[in-house]
Amino acid sequence: METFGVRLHRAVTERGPLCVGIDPHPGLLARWGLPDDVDGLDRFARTVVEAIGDQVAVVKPQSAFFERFGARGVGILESTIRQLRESGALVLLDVKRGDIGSTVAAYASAYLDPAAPLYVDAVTASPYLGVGSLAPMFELAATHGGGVFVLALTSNPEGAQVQRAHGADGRTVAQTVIDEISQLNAGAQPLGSFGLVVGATIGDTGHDLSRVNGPLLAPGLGAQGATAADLRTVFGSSLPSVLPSYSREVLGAGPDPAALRAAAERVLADCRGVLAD
Ligand SMILES: O=C(O)c1cc(=O)[nH]c(=O)n1[C@@H]1O[C@H](COP(=O)(O)O)[C@@H](O)[C@H]1O
Repeated sequence: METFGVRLHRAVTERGPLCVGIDPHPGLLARWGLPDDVDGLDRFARTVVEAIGDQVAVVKPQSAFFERFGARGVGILESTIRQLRESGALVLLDVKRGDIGSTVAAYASAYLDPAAPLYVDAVTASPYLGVGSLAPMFELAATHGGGVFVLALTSNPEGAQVQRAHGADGRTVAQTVIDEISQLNAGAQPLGSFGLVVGATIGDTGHDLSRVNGPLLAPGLGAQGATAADLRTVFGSSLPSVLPSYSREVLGAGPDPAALRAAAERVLADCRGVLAD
């Protein structure tokens, strides 16, 4: 069985380092001329998959925008995931789960068990009930070749209050998260399966990402104000592990599939220029 790290490394080599989010905001549905209902959601998601599913390495549906419509919305999330897998993109489901360990085990089986209806290649997870509470996710991911992207330094300004607080040993909370995930990835070749989320908006915070040996998902580009050039400041020598992530910046080009593809190509070119430095 191939690990997520191996599969991600291959996808990025073949398609380039880019993650595009599917975030069907009500405002985007309106701009695309779609109703703010389940049919609009379905058409939006299908259009994105058909436009870029065979082009980008990773696609990240944001679960919240599907859950908004209840069971039928989650049904569309299921079919979106299936279509994405058929198109060859890796699916990173953005659900930011985190809880006590016994409940995390249930979340793990919801997303990382190949028999589950919402089975995906990787999920986002919140470590702020303690990184150790996510162990059942790490274990199931390792068993089935899945991945987990753990929030470290998020792109929103409110995150700093918690994430950059200092613990008794002098490290920030975020640095302890980074160090624990680094341990999980130790020795993995060519890349570990456990990623971190580090916002492109945060500037130079002095955190040490040099031992992560896993993917660094960088949201906050485009709509939240960060530019590809900011990746250099945030990631420094860790740039080769960065997976830039855009949602509204690309989605705003729709609904024309050719325009969506062109937008994805444009942001990938912007990022390649920086990541190749
Ligand atoms: O885990 C994430 O993807 C994430 C982490 C973070 O720190 N900041 C962040 O914006 N995100 C998600 O990334 C997407 C950003 O969307 P845009 O701002 O439209 O590119 C949203 O789905 C957010 O929930």
